[in-house]
Amino acid sequence: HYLIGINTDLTLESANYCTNFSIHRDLSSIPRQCHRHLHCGSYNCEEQSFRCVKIREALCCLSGQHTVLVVLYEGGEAGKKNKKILGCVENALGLPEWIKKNKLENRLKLVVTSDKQGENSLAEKVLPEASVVISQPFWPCYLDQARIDKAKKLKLAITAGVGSDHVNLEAACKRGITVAEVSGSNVVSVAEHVVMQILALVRNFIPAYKQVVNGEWDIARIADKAYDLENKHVGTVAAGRIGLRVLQRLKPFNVHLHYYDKFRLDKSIEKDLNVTYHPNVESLAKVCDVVTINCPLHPETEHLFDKKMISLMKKGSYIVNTARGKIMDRDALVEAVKSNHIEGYAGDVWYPQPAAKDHPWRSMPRHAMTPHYSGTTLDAQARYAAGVQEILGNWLNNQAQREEYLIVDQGKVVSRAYTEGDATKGHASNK
Ligand SMILES: NC(=O)c1ccc[n+]([C@@H]2O[C@H](COP(=O)([O-])OP(=O)(O)OC[C@H]3O[C@@H](n4cnc5c(N)ncnc54)[C@H](O)[C@@H]3O)[C@@H](O)[C@H]2O)c1
Repeated sequence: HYLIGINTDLTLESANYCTNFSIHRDLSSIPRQCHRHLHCGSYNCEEQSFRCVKIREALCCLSGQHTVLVVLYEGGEAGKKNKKILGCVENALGLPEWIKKNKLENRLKLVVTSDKQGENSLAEKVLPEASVVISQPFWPCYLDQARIDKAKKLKLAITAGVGSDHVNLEAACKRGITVAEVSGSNVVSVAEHVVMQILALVRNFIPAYKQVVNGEWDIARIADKAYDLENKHVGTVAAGRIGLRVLQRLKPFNVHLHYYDKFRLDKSIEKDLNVTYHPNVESLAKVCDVVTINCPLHPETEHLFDKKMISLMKKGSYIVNTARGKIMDRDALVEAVKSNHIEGYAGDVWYPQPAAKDHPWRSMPRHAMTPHYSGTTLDAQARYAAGVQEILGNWLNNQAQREEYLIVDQGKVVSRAYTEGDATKGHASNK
């Protein structure tokens, strides 16, 4: 990029805002592309009247100002009132304040929006000029092949949270786009939600609560399906940051713990938790009263819980899935719940998101679903907003990212939790 000006003092002063610098004494020597840009946007060459602010704006464009597309959910009244809801459009992950504090106004142009659906959305319109896209699993901007093809300048996709399946990782590898997330930022938040939802299902909490609200008092109808968790067999598919925390939190409930993961836990951890390792998901599914799913969504796990896998589960068992909606076969689950093979289902993840108003999980029997919020408690938001700022700052200053934050780097999937591939297909449909 070149800074082009005539008044030397001002040009030199403005050089602070630029990476490369060259002085031209007449218009004809200015490269055509830059000439057009400056002429339309910033100064009147013939009068040599420079307006500093305007010029700075134009220079920013020429000197490598990056457009950062930030796709977040609407905060509404709550977002306006509560500045700690950092993950909403109104508070924009604290990025405007961070930019101001670090004097980055001339280097970063933020476009913050919740408008992400379809070709006419603001997100899609801004994509061609975006160097960075920041999105979040709660309101994901799906970066599929077509969008990545459009985003010619895209260098970095940041997940404000954990879980980068909304990016086509295969396409990101091919295009050399770095994919980073704030690993660990909300893992306690999710683990707590999992324990809450396991208890809600096993103890039949939701129908009991509904009775109170409806002015009813029918103990037998609730007790009919209420159990203690103690002595039940509870297994997690994956024992990464979240899965392990779930196991740790469940230990004091005196349950029989099980897990399957591609990578086995240390023997000392297994011993401490008294947890049984299974060599595959099938083996775990057959023996557990409760299965909780805590693996990422990638080609290996997409629709992992299909009709066949669900049929292997014990009759009357429960599933809690806070990992990703697409790990389940949507309709196979509904069928299994309706036929009473699965006693209850809970979680907070859907596909695509936001979930359609008529998504069948909303109305299926015996569920305890929530919208996707387990990983976006106020505590978690503070952590992932700080993480996003750190990743963006490192990228801007050409500094290395924390290793654990990187999912795709230099054309490769570098996180062992993912495989190269695409899990974004069908996001525009209702499945
Ligand atoms: N609901 C939410 O708000 C929320 C928040 C955070 C994370 N999540 C989801 O939870 C997932 C896990 O998060 P984490 O922090 O524990 O990640 P992590 O990287 O610490 O752990 C993931 C684990 O999954 C295992 N795994 C990967 N593929 C597997 C497979 N095919 N079979 C079995 N195990 C496999 C990995 O070996 C790893 O141990 C995220 O990827 C995300 O999808 C949801």
